[in-house]
Amino acid sequence: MDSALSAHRLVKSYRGKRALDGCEFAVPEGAVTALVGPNGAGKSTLLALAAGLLKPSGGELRVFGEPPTGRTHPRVGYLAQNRPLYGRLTVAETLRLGRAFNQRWAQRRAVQVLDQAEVPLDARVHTLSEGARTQVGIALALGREPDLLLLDEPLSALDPLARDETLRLLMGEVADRGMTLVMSSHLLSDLHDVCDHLVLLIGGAVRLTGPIEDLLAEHRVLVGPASRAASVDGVVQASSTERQATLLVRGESVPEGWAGEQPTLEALVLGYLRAARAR
Ligand SMILES: Nc1ncnc2c1ncn2[C@@H]1O[C@H](COP(=O)(O)OP(=O)(O)OP(=O)(O)O)[C@@H](O)[C@H]1O
Repeated sequence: MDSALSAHRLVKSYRGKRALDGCEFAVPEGAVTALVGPNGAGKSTLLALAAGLLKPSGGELRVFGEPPTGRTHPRVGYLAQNRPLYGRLTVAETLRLGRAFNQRWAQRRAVQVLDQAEVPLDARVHTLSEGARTQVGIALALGREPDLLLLDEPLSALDPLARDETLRLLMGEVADRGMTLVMSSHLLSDLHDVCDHLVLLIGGAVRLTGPIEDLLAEHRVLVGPASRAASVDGVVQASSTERQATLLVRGESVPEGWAGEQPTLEALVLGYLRAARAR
């Protein structure tokens, strides 16, 4: 399958300090990718590079096989974390701007998003809640009918119902149009149900990536005697009480005397995050 987004030895530095340091990954077309990692890991930087708003300092990033040109690719939609919108415009005027600036524009789709979220078209943007501003940003991004949609923490300001509805709407775009979706988020439990791909960034490097099903199948959470924890191979992260150890291991085998099961996405990511913090 072709990649919608791929990176090879990708580096981005700000004033000599590396925010991304040799990233390698590929997101297949039509995938729904969770971009996760701790604060400052480089998620926003990666999305801004993919959107063409920043230039790599080294290595390569490709969007549908081509390096970004410094402008947002016509097939790409992007919603930045700070939701840049003109506060004094109404929502309807904001959509008009969207239509004016984009050759491809699906007004009905954009309005549908806002109707569903009950965002009034005549409201001025600065009067909206953060959640409603996010919905306006998503409507603007989907109005472009992007083949690749990059969303930087789209769920963070939304209440649980709005989160659920937004995810359903995005999944609809993926199912109906084959759109590729890459979204950064800290909300691992929300991502589990909708994402099929993972890019885990830690300290500017990709620590784990691939289809989520494969990654889960390649790991085990083992529970067993703390006294024998040192003899287990492939340990990613360990925690233990005096008698019992809980290990996240890379590998499918379960040693004798241990109970083992596949991790959840949350347990997998938390294990890698804890391991990185302990280093
Ligand atoms: N414009 C900038 N100038 C200088 N340093 C920057 C700039 N933008 C980001 N950084 C630094 O680059 C690193 C990565 O930041 P980035 O915002 O990409 O991380 P993030 O994973 O999106 O974090 P968060 O989860 O907190 O949003 C951080 O150390 C940050 O301080």
